[in-house]
Amino acid sequence: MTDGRRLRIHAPAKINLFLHITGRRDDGYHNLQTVFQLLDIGDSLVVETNRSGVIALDGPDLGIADSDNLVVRAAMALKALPGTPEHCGATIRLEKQLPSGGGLGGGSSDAASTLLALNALWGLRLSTAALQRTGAALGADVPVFVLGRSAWAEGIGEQLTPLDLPPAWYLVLKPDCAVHTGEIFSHRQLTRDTPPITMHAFFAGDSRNDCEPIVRQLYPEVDNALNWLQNFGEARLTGTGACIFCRCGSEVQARRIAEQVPARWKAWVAAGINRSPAVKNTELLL
Ligand SMILES: C[C@](O)(CO)[C@H](O)COP(=O)(O)OP(=O)(O)OC[C@H]1O[C@@H](n2ccc(N)nc2=O)[C@H](O)[C@@H]1O
Ligand SMILES: Nc1ncnc2c1ncn2[C@@H]1O[C@H](COP(=O)(O)OP(=O)(O)OP(=O)(O)O)[C@@H](O)[C@H]1O
Repeated sequence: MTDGRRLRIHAPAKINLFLHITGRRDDGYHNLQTVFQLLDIGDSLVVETNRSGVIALDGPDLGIADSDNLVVRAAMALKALPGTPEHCGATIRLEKQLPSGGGLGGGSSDAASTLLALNALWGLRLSTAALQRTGAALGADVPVFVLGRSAWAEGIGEQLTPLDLPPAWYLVLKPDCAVHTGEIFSHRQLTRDTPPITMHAFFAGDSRNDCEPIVRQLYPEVDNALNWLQNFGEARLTGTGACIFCRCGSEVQARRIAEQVPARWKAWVAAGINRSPAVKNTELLL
């Protein structure tokens, strides 16, 4: 390992184009079907290695201890693997654009980018599958960001089939609230028995987000935002929210909607991407 190697790496957002919950496992996690669409908006990390073995985080206050930040947890998870030399350390600057608890997978993407960057900078030579296994222990959405492809997903989100989705523009909107994923998945009235569908049925338009009725009920702000965005197209929740999105015919149309978004809500105009810039950022180092 070389001392003081530095890499800027992106951490893209995702939206769930649909989310069906098909069952509940014995460990409480839910089996689901979803399509992860990666977006060209996201966080950014600057990772600089050291040989003192220390992991340090430089980033905005997310209201959690540094040791709970998924960036630090990802680095520590790599350090805990048997092949990682003791002296491997890093300072990671986190530049957040994505909201926490937004359903855009920001924390999970930060974690995946950390795994990808440190695997390359520390010269660990771990396979994508090994990084995905380490990532899955940090969050159900981490493996897709390690893969770095838009994908069809099953299981708890870790059984991935890469997809090349057609070009698309989205208006993504964040209502003025944060949704707690665990609260939605543990709700008594959550639909947990949606019959599995085929990819063909999804592309034919036969899908929804099973979390949406519960989130609308518990978070009136999300309900209001969905009703507002519905005026412009098919508005849908991503993950367990709070963010919602609507597919637009063009970038111009998305920007027109963005201009009309009430000030209390944050909005992004985003293009769908099929490959993560994070993977490209590390490729030159491997
Ligand atoms: C809803 C999605 O955003 C869809 O992309 C993800 O499945 C959630 O992924 P995540 O935020 O990385 O979620 P995790 O941090 O792994 O899990 C948070 C909590 O959600 C519940 N959870 C999550 C994923 C899943 N397939 N089944 C669950 O029941 C569990 O109670 C878990 O304790
Ligand atoms: N680097 C990070 N960025 C954002 N949240 C983080 C980070 N590290 C830890 N967290 C914690 O993780 C939780 C959810 O983060 P995340 O941004 O992945 O949620 P999300 O956008 O709802 O994603 P998902 O779609 O995976 O549910 C929050 O409670 C937050 O405090």
